[in-house]
Amino acid sequence: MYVTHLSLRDFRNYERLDLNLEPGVTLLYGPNAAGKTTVLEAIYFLATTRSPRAGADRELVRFEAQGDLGVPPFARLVCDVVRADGYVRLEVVVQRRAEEESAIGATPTIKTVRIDRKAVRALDLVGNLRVVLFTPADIALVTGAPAERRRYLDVTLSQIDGRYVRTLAHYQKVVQQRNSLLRAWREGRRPLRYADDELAFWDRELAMAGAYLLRERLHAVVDLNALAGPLYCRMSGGDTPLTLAYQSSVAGIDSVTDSRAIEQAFLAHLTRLRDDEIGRGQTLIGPHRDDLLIAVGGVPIGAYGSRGQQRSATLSLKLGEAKLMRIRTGDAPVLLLDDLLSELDAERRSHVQDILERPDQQTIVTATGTDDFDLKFLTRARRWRVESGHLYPA
Ligand SMILES: Nc1ncnc2c1ncn2[C@@H]1O[C@H](COP(=O)(O)OP(=O)(O)OP(=O)(O)O)[C@@H](O)[C@H]1O
Repeated sequence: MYVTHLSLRDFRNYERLDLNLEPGVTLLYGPNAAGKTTVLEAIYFLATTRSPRAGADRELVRFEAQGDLGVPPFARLVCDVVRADGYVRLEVVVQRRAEEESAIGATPTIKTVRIDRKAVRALDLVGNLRVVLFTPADIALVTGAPAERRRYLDVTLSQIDGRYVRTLAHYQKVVQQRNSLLRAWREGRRPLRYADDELAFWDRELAMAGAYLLRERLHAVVDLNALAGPLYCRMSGGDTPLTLAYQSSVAGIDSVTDSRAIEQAFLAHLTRLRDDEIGRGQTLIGPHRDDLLIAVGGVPIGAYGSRGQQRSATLSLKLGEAKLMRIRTGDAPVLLLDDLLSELDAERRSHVQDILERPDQQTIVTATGTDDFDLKFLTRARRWRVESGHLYPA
């Protein structure tokens, strides 16, 4: 799939942008703070309704935005997408609330999502445009906390399969409800004698939704091993592949791939943990507590890898994710690669540019200049110079 047109109004430092895009490689280059990452952020936002970097959606509305005729300021993003199965137009509007409304505790922004001009829930947008984003901050995928690695699996699987997004949202609600019950028992606000009966319902919900998420994650990790491992070799020019191993907090499920068996193991472990969970007032096992071990030659790369190795590993995981999406859906996602070549040595830079050869893959790359790219890459790429919120063909 690929984006043919991106239109922005009052999004970050863009007052207006109307950009035609094509399949193949597009290079956006220009000085710091020009607005290169913002273009990638906009496309990612249209795919997932989330910004990869904003703490809150109100940061996305251009500071100087005026709004229309008494309507509070808003950012509007629209893109046209060509997919293997047809054409789709996606639109998201983020509007600041009037000050009186925010003052009474309403969220500071309202988000409206439309597919082909019809209003839909934010969850329904996910999967219409599939993207894989790589930014310098993504190194946290290998060096950061387990939550980063869970998010990697969740963002990938949510874009592939609508059922995964919905089950994940349900699972997160069940964990919250279950945790508030466990806290009430711990703090003596609820009689303990009914705990087993009351928890039975929540345990079943947790185990059923959790088992589905676990099965999907375990399958994805098997596939990602086969896809990202060799990419790491190609990128590093060596022959030691990258390996991934799913580490579940639920006992006895590592090699089980049948949902029913996972559910049983989950329920059995919850029963054994009953007193501990009440004592700590929280749900101690499940997909929300799991991790992914990322290693090269058996050595965890987060703790022992060099910065360059960690960056190559992150990029291999992202390119592996793109391959997984293409294999599972029959349609290649859009690759968004921010500041692609920084921190890689000359050899790795050249390998990366070779890997991005696929002509049917839409890839949008940002960089501060063109010097680090080889001539073959530059000749193939459509180039835009970015300056202070404007794009100029180069
Ligand atoms: N809500 C906003 N309104 C106006 N400008 C904003 C807003 N949010 C961020 N900016 C500005 O937008 C500019 C573009 O940032 P962006 O991250 O896209 O730059 P970049 O070209 O990727 O830079 P770098 O090379 O440093 O990564 C920055 O100057 C930033 O301060």
